[in-house]
Amino acid sequence: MAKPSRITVPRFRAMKREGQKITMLTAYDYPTARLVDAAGIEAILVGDSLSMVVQGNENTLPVSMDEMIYHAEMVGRAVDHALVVVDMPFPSYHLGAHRAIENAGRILKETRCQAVKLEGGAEQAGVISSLTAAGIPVMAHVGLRPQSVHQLGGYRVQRDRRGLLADAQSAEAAGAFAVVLECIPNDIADAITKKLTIPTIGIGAGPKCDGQVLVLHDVLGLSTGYMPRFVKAYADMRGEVGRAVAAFRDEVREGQFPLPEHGYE
Ligand SMILES: Nc1nc(=O)c2c([nH]1)NC[C@@H]1CN(c3ccc(C(=O)N[C@@H](CCC(=O)O)C(=O)O)cc3)CN21
Ligand SMILES: CC(C)C(=O)C(=O)O
Ligand SMILES: [Mg+2]
Repeated sequence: MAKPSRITVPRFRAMKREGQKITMLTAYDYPTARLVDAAGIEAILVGDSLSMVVQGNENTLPVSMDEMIYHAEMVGRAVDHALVVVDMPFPSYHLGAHRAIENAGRILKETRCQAVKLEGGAEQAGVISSLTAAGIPVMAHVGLRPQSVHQLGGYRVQRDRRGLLADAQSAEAAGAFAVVLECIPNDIADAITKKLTIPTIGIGAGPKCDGQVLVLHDVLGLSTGYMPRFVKAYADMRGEVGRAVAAFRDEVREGQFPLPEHGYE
């Protein structure tokens, strides 16, 4: 059944007009999506970052359409209030509008999620308008586009002001309902945010964006390895998990767990 109390795409767009900041976090499974939704975050992204964060791949290229659907199903079951957006994986929208509609259509049919996100602006305008014409809400993603890591030569700040503005404006003109701005200088993100009527959701794009998105595992302090400058960890979950697991280990070894209250007569 549809979840009638969820934030809608028109409501999402209205938040910009009303000057309300939009918050978005990733979730890849049922328990984390429950937690994020209950905390009142407006939008949840089933990001293809799960390729790195959950699957342990070195970039976002390996994750498949079926794997994205599998995670989106879990998140779709969990969420009552947030708008749920699913990343289209590489190369599920690069083989023409027909294939893009087929794949985005699967996401909406099979997962209880409401919108898709794809990387690109001007060069994906045709696909964005085809999906929009099919009734599929599209969030665009410009700036650092991790699916193009080999072309960009790494995860680098993107500074082509004219190109970035053109990408964002093309996405809006093609019908995107929002756009992620990743890893671009604050002043460029500010200029784009002022020019567009659709919300900009920043990640490493400064405080002037209409909203902010981060990877949940980064926010929780669960991620391993190098953290980009734009990340802020609001908890130390790696430390917490380490302490809990070590406490279990020690108590079992020392005969302090289980106690009588944990067993049956
Ligand atoms: N856990 C996680 N968090 C993310 O934000 C994230 C992923 N994974 N996977 C997919 C992409 C990859 N992302 C990244 C990864 C690295 C940098 C990075 O190292 N940036 C440099 C910029 C250096 C420069 O050009 O000046 C930095 O030092 O912040 C940025 C974005 C963002 N996304
Ligand atoms: C970081 C966000 C914007 C993303 O695309 C992802 O999590 O895959
Ligand atoms: Mg992504």
